[in-house]
Amino acid sequence: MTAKVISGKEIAHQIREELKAEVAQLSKKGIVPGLGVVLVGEDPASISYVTAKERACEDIGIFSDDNRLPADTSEEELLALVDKMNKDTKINGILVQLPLPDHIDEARVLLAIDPAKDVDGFHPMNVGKMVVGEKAFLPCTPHGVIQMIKRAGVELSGAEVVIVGRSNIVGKPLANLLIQKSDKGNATVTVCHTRTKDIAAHTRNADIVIAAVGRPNTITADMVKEGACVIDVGVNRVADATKKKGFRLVGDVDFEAVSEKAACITPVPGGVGPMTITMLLYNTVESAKMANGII
Ligand SMILES: Nc1nc2c(c(=O)[nH]1)N[C@@H](CN(C=O)c1ccc(C(=O)N[C@@H](CCC(=O)O)C(=O)O)cc1)CN2
Repeated sequence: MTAKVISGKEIAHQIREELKAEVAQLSKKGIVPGLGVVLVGEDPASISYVTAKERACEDIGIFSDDNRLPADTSEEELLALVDKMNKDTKINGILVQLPLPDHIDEARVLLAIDPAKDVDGFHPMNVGKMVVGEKAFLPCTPHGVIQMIKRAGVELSGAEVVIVGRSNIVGKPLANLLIQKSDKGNATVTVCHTRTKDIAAHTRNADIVIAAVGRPNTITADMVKEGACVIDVGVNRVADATKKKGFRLVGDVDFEAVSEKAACITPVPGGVGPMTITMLLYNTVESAKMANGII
């Protein structure tokens, strides 16, 4: 079997076109969705993600307020900026790019964001609402993964899903969404992590395997059932002297070998990454509609 490649780039493009049309309609009512963007420090990957998010905003007509702060910015300075954005009516969503430098308490900063502007879906209020199945901003990567699975026509209801990785921004929220009694869930979910005794024993039984570990080749062909759907959330930089930048991007899955066995698979780059950015745009547009009493 050679897997069908699920292109996050294409699905993201479709959703962005839908959002662009929606933003054009909003602008006729004088509404321009605004995203406040905060990047602390100069981590090259974070710079590239934030730049991509701002370009995507511009492309569909969302106004973005760019704040690039030095790595030695204090927690108090960052909290003051968040507070200013909370009060700014032009800003519907606040994005604080993670990770933050070690001297800043990430949890304290996320807690300071107005839950009504928490378009990353990381505020404990939104996390709690998501867990109990109430309407909330959904975290962008998990939401993007679910959109990809659904738009690729893969059945979630009743599926055995194995997530490898238990991070707060991917593994845990994804598991919660997938078990919800809703069209985004109804799956049977197992979460594997570093202390799981035999990860392969779980993944081999899975209809859908989701890898979110941050280590290349974590999922090999022998770990995947024939005909499974494999979603790769990892984005890893691997040294490659033949590339201009000196590295290439790979996921957590051995793409070539797993493609021979799976029914469908997501690539890296061009898979989950573009969906993460797209769902941030989606949440920002939703927030602008809510702020203006449209939904
Ligand atoms: N505040 C947040 N911080 C972080 C989040 C998040 O959702 N909110 N997620 C990750 C990183 N991330 C988003 O910020 C992210 C990761 C990857 C991509 C992406 O488009 N990847 C491309 C390749 C990009 C490249 O060339 O480097 C791809 O996979 O095709 C976008 C966003 C941590 N922090």
